[in-house]
Amino acid sequence: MSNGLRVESLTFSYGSKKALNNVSFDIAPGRFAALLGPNGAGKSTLFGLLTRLFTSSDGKIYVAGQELARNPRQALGQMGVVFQSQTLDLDLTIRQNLTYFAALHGLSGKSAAIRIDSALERLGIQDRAGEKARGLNGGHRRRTEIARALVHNPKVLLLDEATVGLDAAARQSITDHVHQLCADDGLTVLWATHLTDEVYDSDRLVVLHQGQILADGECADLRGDQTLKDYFLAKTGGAE
Ligand SMILES: Nc1ncnc2c1ncn2[C@@H]1O[C@H](COP(=O)(O)OP(=O)(O)OP(=O)(O)O)[C@@H](O)[C@H]1O
Repeated sequence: MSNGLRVESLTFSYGSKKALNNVSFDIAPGRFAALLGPNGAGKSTLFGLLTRLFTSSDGKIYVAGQELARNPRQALGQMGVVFQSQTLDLDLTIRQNLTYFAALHGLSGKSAAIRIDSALERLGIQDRAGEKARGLNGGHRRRTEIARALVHNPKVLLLDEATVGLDAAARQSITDHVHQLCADDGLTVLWATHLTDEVYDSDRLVVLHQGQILADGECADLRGDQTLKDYFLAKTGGAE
């Protein structure tokens, strides 16, 4: 059993609308996988199932070797999540936001402080720890959310359109940073996006369209001589 992130034959419908149709992939530990899909592809639905916001009896999910439906606590304990919408308390400092989250994971005192310092350092924001989130720009708020998602030392990190609303420089910086976390710390990453410039040639690329996986492999191999944008547009029939 893979210790990364494995999805087996996952199907989910909203009433009669099938949002995911027999989706399977297996991301090896320490790999950065980009889940690339146009609007409506099913990315948020997949994230909802991965985080147990809702469930499906049709298919299986394994997080770091733990089956989500059977062992939800263990599986979710190995997972860090950065949601599309901002979820910081703006009236708390960066450190307070992380301390609160650490407590939710049963971490407090010195061990929490050590984990928090390490997460802040990994995201390069340790010198801002005492500042209120409200005063931070969008890029630093996102870094704070990523640091928070790492406080409990998860093996798998999920990010749903993590760069939404950021300017080009912050977008590039966050994308680079998460790739680096993967390379340095052996974190398994699932990065959902509809933006092809956030996917590197060495990434695992999973293309999702209308609830189905259209392609799965190393980005460089899949795109061949085409730009990724042209490849993606051709695969999805022009939907971006
Ligand atoms: N609550 C719902 N009820 C009915 N259909 C839904 C619901 N939520 C999503 N859908 C449909 O399911 C499909 C997948 O939607 P989903 O939000 O997962 O896609 P997405 O790739 O995350 O797109 P976006 O980036 O626009 O959020 C779409 O056709 C969408 O219209």
